[in-house]
Amino acid sequence: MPSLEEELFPSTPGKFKIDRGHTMNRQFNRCFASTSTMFLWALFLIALTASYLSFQSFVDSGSRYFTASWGGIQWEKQIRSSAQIHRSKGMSVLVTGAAGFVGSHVSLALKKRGDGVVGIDNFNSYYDPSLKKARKSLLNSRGIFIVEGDINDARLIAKLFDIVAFTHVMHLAAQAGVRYAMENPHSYVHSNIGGLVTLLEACKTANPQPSVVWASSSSVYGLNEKVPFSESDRTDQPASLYAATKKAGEEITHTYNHIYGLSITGLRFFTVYGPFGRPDMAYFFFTRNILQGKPITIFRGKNRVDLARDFTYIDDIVKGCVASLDTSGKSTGSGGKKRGPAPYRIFNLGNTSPVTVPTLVQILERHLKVKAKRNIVDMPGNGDVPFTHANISLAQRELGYKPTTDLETGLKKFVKWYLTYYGYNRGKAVH
Ligand SMILES: O=C(O)[C@H]1O[C@H](OP(=O)(O)OP(=O)(O)OC[C@H]2O[C@@H](n3ccc(=O)[nH]c3=O)[C@H](O)[C@@H]2O)[C@H](O)[C@@H](O)[C@H]1O
Repeated sequence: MPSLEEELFPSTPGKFKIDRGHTMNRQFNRCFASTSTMFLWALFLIALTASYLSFQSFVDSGSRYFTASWGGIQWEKQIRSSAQIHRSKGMSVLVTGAAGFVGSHVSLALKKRGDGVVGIDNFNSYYDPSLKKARKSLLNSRGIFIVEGDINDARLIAKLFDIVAFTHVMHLAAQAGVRYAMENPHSYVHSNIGGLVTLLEACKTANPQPSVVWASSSSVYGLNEKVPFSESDRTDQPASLYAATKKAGEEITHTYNHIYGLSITGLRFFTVYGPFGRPDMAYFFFTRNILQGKPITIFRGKNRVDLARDFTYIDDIVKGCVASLDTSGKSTGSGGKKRGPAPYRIFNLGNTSPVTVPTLVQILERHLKVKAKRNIVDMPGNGDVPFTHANISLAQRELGYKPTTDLETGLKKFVKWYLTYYGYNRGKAVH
């Protein structure tokens, strides 16, 4: 006689038979057994539904986090219009970090000469977002649309590539700042590594693939002492986590070039400054403090040697970025495979004439006509390097890059902008 278990769960499907000639007891057992089975199934279904619903709400809240303000017909229309090319052989460029310092300037330059530009920026609060909003307004007034979103949002990036067949990506979104990396290390990994990979995944998948130009950093030279810094010098001794994530970016982009045929150009920027700059940088907050009569802290290196930077003016950097886009060469992949080798380039974009930090302060004092209150301290172990100095011969040769603005001239333009932007020219007192 088959066991109850065998009867309920026959080994051969379709062989389950209802036997009407069994006793009441047997019927009761069966009835009880089938009720409890149904109960178990009901429980299982309820649990399945509950977990599906909670997963859905997780997905929804995740996409809400990323997609607060994207989507819709109107939104897509704005993107298409912003991406429109108005010159022959022009390009359509996705600029990440478009509300940032370098991103906003590069976007304006591209738009001005007739290229299509779509920006993306997450408007985070690493520094005053109102400055980013002001840059955004400026770009909007020139017909450039900035998508509010994060480069870590793969769905959003994929959507942008669905809407526009970007020929180029100018990737400038990043967690910047050398010293802040000690306060918030994960933000560097999130943006400079996670965000970069998400973006490259989208670029690799896009058909046609865009050419990618992106911002590395002079900080990758780290503790390198050979001057001036050449692209072939050591970059395996980073002094900060910021530098380490930028160096990682160079390695990561190399793999995408190698495997998927993405055309990649990495630009090592040397301490970029100028109008609409970053308030977390020394020249910017020195200016603010000097005007407000507050002291500034000047770091000094070992053996009382002044720190020096190859400060590079924004307009020169913009020319280097645009020339990199123009000469980038095509990506060669499609469908996740490369068809042949694609360009992989790295360039220094510096000024080739380092200036010490005390000299920077003197120039600011002259332009502001206000004396700084100096507080000189030994350089703390915070990721800083003693000096930077770019060898730009490679960029000169390949990009025609030739910086033309010295620090004196560039800071004059910055101070003029600063005084206007923050209302000092409208009667705000200069101490
Ligand atoms: O080329 C880069 O790749 C990097 O450039 C920039 O880093 P840095 O060259 O370190 O610029 P910045 O902070 O302005 O300090 C300038 C000088 O002032 C000194 N400094 C700084 C602060 C202070 O309170 N006192 C001081 O003396 C300080 O010791 C230093 O000597 C970008 O911020 C960075 O995002 C990255 O792009």
